[in-house]
Amino acid sequence: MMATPRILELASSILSSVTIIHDALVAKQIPLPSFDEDAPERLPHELSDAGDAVLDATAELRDLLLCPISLLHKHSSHNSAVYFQAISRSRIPSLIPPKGRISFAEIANKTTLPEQIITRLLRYAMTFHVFCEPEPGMVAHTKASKALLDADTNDWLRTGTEEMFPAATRLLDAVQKWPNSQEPNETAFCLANNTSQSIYEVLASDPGRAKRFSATMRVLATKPENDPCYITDYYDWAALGPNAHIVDIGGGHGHVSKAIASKFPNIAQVTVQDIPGVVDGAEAGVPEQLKGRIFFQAYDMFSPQTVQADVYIFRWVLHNWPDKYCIMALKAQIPVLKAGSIVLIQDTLLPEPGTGSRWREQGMRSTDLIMAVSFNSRERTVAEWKALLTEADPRFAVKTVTEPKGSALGILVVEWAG
Ligand SMILES: C[S@@+](CC[C@H](N)C(=O)[O-])C[C@H]1O[C@@H](n2cnc3c(N)ncnc32)[C@H](O)[C@@H]1O
Repeated sequence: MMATPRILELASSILSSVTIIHDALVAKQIPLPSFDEDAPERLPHELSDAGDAVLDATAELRDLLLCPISLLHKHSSHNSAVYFQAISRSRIPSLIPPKGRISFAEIANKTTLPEQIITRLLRYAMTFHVFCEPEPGMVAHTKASKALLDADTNDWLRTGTEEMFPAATRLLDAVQKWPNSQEPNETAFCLANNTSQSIYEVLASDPGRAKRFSATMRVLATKPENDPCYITDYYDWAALGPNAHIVDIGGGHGHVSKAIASKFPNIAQVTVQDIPGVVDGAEAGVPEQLKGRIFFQAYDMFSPQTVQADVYIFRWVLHNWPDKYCIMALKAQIPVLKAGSIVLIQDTLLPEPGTGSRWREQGMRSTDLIMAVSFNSRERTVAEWKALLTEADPRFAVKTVTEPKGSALGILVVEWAG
């Protein structure tokens, strides 16, 4: 029997998955996907498999139908960064009232950019469903442009276009100048900024850029796939027993620690450790009901740990660091570890190529390159995490690896076998 041609296989997969999505949304009386500015932003969690199947199959079908030059052009265009830069730098979304419309000429007036270039940039954006032109010469929101009304989301886009885009253009120069460097001050970002300081130092010395970067982190942290529910629900905190003590290294303002402490009364104490500028004054943000259980401490994770605890969390911290520094941070914990102490790493687990949803893998590989450009760091596969831990010390024994469905981050539970 002749195999079904790939394009028909893809079309059939699209139809069956779209039917699943349609029927479930209709049954739950949830509006069907649309670009309308008030349309729901995402599919319900339980439809994520069907959503992934459609996104992967439609992308493959589109790429199959493009000629090679068109395919290369589509995926290599720098123009997207330019129009997003214009949109976010001039805060164009905030000029358009929700449910309203405004002319290209008025936008030009308010941004002081020429009308002809505004019109060309926005009409290009509209081909990606960012803004729409409901009548000739008038601009209105779609759900994507409306998301940029949120100041943090606009700052996230600005960080991408003003910081990451120029830095990315220097990646090849950086790896040629400093082959295989493991130093955060020998990066493409450093070349783009003509500095020998790391991204951390550069941002710390410029309040405007630092504020934008913090907003970016807030946008990423509040995405559902980064919700703290995955760390509360996929590790057995209750099994630690009464009077448990956990340390959250690089825990920022403690949003993850707060989620764990709220849910598990057996956790008597959480120490959130981070660099001084982050933890200073953070205790003021501890809710009344958690006071006396959550404490903040200035701690540089490359220096010896001094706090005795049952679990040491590194959540979304180590992927910012090259192997050499991750090994230093892990070794720094050893002085306080006892047999059975747990180091819990919640971080990206890069899939082996082609083993999962392609659009999700593409997102992770894109972040992996951002890590290279900004920090000389990387996203890691499970095998790479294991190798890193063994290199730090063979007594770091990986007990379990969990990849909760819907979570962007996996969980490695590492037991100290010392
Ligand atoms: C991507 S954020 C993750 C924050 C938090 N763990 C979370 O899951 O949202 C990385 C954190 O590592 C902290 N950090 C960076 N260098 C550090 C160091 N040398 N010692 C301790 N924390 C550090 C940063 O200040 C920041 O809060």
